[in-house]
Amino acid sequence: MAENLRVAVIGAGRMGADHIQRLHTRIHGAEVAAVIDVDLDRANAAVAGIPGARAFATPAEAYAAELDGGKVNAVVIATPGFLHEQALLEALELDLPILCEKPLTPDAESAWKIVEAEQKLGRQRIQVGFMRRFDAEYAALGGLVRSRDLGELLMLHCRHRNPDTPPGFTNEMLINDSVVHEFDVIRYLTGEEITSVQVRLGKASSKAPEGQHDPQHVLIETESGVLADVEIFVNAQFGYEVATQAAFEGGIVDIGGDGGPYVRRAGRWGGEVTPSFIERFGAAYDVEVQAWADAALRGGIGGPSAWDGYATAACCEAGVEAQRTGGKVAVVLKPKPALYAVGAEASGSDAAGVGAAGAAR
Ligand SMILES: NC(=O)c1ccc[n+]([C@@H]2O[C@H](COP(=O)([O-])OP(=O)(O)OC[C@H]3O[C@@H](n4cnc5c(N)ncnc54)[C@H](O)[C@@H]3O)[C@@H](O)[C@H]2O)c1
Ligand SMILES: O[C@H]1[C@H](O)[C@@H](O)[C@H](O)[C@@H](O)[C@H]1O
Repeated sequence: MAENLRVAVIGAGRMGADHIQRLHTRIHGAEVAAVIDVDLDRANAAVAGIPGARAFATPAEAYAAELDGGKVNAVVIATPGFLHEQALLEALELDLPILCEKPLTPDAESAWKIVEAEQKLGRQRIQVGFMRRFDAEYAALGGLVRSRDLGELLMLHCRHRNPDTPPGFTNEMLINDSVVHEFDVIRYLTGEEITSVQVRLGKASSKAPEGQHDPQHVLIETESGVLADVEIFVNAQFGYEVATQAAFEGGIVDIGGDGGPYVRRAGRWGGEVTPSFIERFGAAYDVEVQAWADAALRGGIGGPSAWDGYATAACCEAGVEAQRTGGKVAVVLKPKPALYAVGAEASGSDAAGVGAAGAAR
């Protein structure tokens, strides 16, 4: 691999623009060479101020172009999830290292096509953007689970609250776009696959846009019987919150609660609510993207793999069916291909996770 990654970022929206700035200002060993967006004005705005970076309307044009320092040699995919399949297949065809924002794809069948294409290549090229594995608090909780200092992990209570949803956010996306993070982090924390998903629709908020039933209560079970419940509430108005309480045989651990300065002022006390994922997970995205760049320069991946993307896509598919039926839906995975038996060189900030080298229990 070359000295530096010359990265093409596909999609310059909320997440893509954030990754472009991160790659440009904070990530070592990588530079933004191209930005691709169907909205060419948006791509042009994203490359402004980045010397040598060029804007394109399609990945094919960017891959063909002779840029400063040579052709594009790595890709970050930050388009909406339903568009990932095609972008992944094109980048795999060119054998490029890929950081693909979550979800890998929204359903098991399309995710399996990606796993098959990567197998044909014979090496892992895809890292999926499950950034919570790189969050210091989730990593610490993962360490506690594996150390067994508090005995066995028994239950997880997860809160996932967003202030509101962008236009086009469907009812299925509460599962595919949001709870997909819990599917991944539960696999990461327990080192186990998820075996079933159930979704209960209770009283709905009047603040939810037409077509969305919000909030929803998701019940998840793992191989050894760890139970997790998730409140997914994506129009919660007040701000952004991702928090988990873990119940162990010998203690209770909370992560993701309110932090920051506690201020008393003008007869009131309190702190600030995190406004969005950018502030809550900014540090985790930095660690995630640096891990990807470092590993890509060595010819590998530095985090969750295409297998993790497939396994979570299967959970999403079960979750969407469970939204419809209200019943408990089993998650059935195809056998794990040998390519993923060793796993990524690190599957999170402390190299733990399902299929991580030597770290899963
Ligand atoms: N890890 C996280 O916490 C996190 C946070 C936000 C978003 N995401 C993920 O990032 C991805 C993008 O989400 P977003 O919120 O930035 O979306 P967005 O709608 O803000 O941006 C998407 C961009 O893709 C562009 N686009 C659409 N079709 C395209 C095409 N065919 N080719 C090139 N560009 C195209 C759009 O013009 C837009 O600029 C999604 O997969 C989402 O789930 C992850
Ligand atoms: O795309 C976003 C992002 O993944 C956030 O981390 C999550 O909290 C939101 O629910 C989701 O819509």
